[in-house]
Amino acid sequence: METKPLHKVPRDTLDHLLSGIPFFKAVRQQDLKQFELLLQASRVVSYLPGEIVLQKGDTGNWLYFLLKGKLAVYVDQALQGDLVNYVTPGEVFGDLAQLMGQARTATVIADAAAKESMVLALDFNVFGPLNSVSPISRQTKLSYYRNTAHNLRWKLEVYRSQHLQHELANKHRQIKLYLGPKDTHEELVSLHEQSQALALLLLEWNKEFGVLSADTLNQNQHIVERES
Ligand SMILES: Nc1ncnc2c1ncn2[C@@H]1O[C@@H]2COP(=O)(O)O[C@H]2[C@H]1O
Repeated sequence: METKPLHKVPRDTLDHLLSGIPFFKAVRQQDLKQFELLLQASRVVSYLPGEIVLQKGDTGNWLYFLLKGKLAVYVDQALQGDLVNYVTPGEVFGDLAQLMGQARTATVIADAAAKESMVLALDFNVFGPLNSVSPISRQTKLSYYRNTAHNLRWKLEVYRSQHLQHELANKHRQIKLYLGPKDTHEELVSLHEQSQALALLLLEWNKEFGVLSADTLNQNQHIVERES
């Protein structure tokens, strides 16, 4: 693992990498000062294959964006079969602990498929309470939570499409979208609540996958025992 302060990364390279991250792209278009403020609270970290980026159960206030490479998400590192997802460039991760006010919900490991994985880590403390508008503006927070709610819905849609008959499959569709006045505190509160409800559902899926993979491992173990 190698940590670099942002001023050590050539600005062109950084701008190019950040243009692939929807949240940073939106803030940059909206308000250059806010974009710079976010960068001041950020650093770049590189990982070699197999290195642990986040450990389930740890606490931390960093929010991450994958700049390049590939990461694997495991619900319990003790069980090697419990991969629940991959993180690909442009995606945010490490968002659930902050959203739910709890410890890291999963272990995230740099995948062997990438030579090097590079992340931007943003200190989420800079956001302050949801209702504060300085130093981070409401508009920036709206961009963040719009993006978060959208990403979570998307992940849940993918799980739905893979497990149409599962009892969790349609639950996220029951979480209502916000239809009131745009760009308001009301919208921000709604997006935050939607994100929390969606995150809870994702964690329910994770539990299911943990059980499923434990069952698969147990079954495999029985087969191995029977055959030996
Ligand atoms: N099912 C999942 N799919 C993709 N990412 C996940 C999944 N479960 C957990 N994560 C990510 O793994 C991260 C571990 O730290 P956090 O709980 O802060 O935030 C978590 C999410 O960003």
